[in-house]
Amino acid sequence: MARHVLVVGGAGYIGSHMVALLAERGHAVTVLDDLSSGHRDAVLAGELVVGDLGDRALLDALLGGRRFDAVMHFAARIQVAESVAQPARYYRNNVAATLTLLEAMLAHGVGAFVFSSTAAVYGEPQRVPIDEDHPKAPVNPYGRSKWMVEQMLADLEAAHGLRSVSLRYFNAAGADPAGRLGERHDPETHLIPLVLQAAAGRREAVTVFGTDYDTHDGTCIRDYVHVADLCEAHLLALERLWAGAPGGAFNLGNGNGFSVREVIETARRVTGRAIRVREGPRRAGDPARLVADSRRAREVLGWRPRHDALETIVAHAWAWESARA
Ligand SMILES: NC(=O)c1ccc[n+]([C@@H]2O[C@H](COP(=O)([O-])OP(=O)(O)OC[C@H]3O[C@@H](n4cnc5c(N)ncnc54)[C@H](O)[C@@H]3O)[C@@H](O)[C@H]2O)c1
Ligand SMILES: O=c1ccn([C@@H]2O[C@H](COP(=O)(O)OP(=O)(O)O[C@H]3O[C@H](CO)[C@H](O)[C@H](O)[C@H]3O)[C@@H](O)[C@H]2O)c(=O)[nH]1
Repeated sequence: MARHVLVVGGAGYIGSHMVALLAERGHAVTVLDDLSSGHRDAVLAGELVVGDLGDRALLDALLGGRRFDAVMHFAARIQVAESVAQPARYYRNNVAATLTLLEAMLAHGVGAFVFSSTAAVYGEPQRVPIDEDHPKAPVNPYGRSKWMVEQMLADLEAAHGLRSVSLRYFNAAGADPAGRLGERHDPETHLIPLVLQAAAGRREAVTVFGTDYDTHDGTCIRDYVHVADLCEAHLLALERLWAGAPGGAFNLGNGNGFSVREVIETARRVTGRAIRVREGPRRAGDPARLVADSRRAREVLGWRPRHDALETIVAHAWAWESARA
């Protein structure tokens, strides 16, 4: 059945892929985005309302003016280092503004919420792969802001019946398999786009942050998950909420860890280009190894990632990156 979904942060990297998928599946979409890091031309479907999700009057006008069946919330500040330098910005945008959105949803009777959470809620892992019951001990304001929202959501569900799913992404990567959308952060901090920009000649080299980790090749290991697979998980989460089933938190990752050097090697193979590498010091706050145990998402949501090969993730990101040159 076609529904109407409000996608907050729908002009950003992951949100824009979600908007396209919702429209493809026949849902009506409205996007709320202040374009602080998103792009107007990334919104391929629905209406774009430009504004701040912390603006209660705007939310009242939006939610009072039409009926929404769910809200998907992608909007956030997302850089760990910036969150350490400017924590108030993270608590204001990621926590306080999100609370304003949730209060507006309660006031207007919108009862289903899908939240973009992160592996950063776990902090330095005590065991790998990481399951959802792993202790939550975020080590920076970015991770703390996301964990605070998850805790607020549990309280709002218990008190008011606002039902939600929190999806804890590991490393979102890749691009729309049809080539319409991709990752366009400015500044870019994520490994795969940086490596591909070096391959495209738009960057002189890529720096490996730390070569002395306790891993097989000394570099950090991450679980890269395709943005299209993340979006499919969001749809499954929505369907679960609409079916009246309980919400909860789910890890989203492939369960395969790749080192920074392996990512660079894969990019060399996929692009056929030389990629210059510099070896640099560790980046503060990077755990050696983050790999997801996503069995809960598979078993409860029925999630089946389709693009789990690193080659495919890098190839789709390269198709996007090289078309921008
Ligand atoms: N990219 C990753 O690897 C990753 C990993 C884990 C979790 N996440 C989470 O996924 C979500 C999306 O990440 P992304 O990489 O697409 O980020 P992004 O920066 O590309 O997108 C965020 C969007 O939100 C908008 N926005 C920010 N603050 C806003 C506000 N106050 N009001 C309205 N719009 C606002 C921005 O303009 C942007 O379009 C974030 O919540 C992020 O924390 C991302
Ligand atoms: O120029 C670079 C950029 C990154 N890296 C390394 O590559 C790996 C991946 O780094 P990213 O910055 O691409 O991603 P993170 O693992 O740091 O961060 C991701 O996971 C976090 C949760 O831990 C947050 O959710 C964040 O938003 C999300 O992008 C890390 O080991 C990092 O040290 C480099 O060596 N050189």
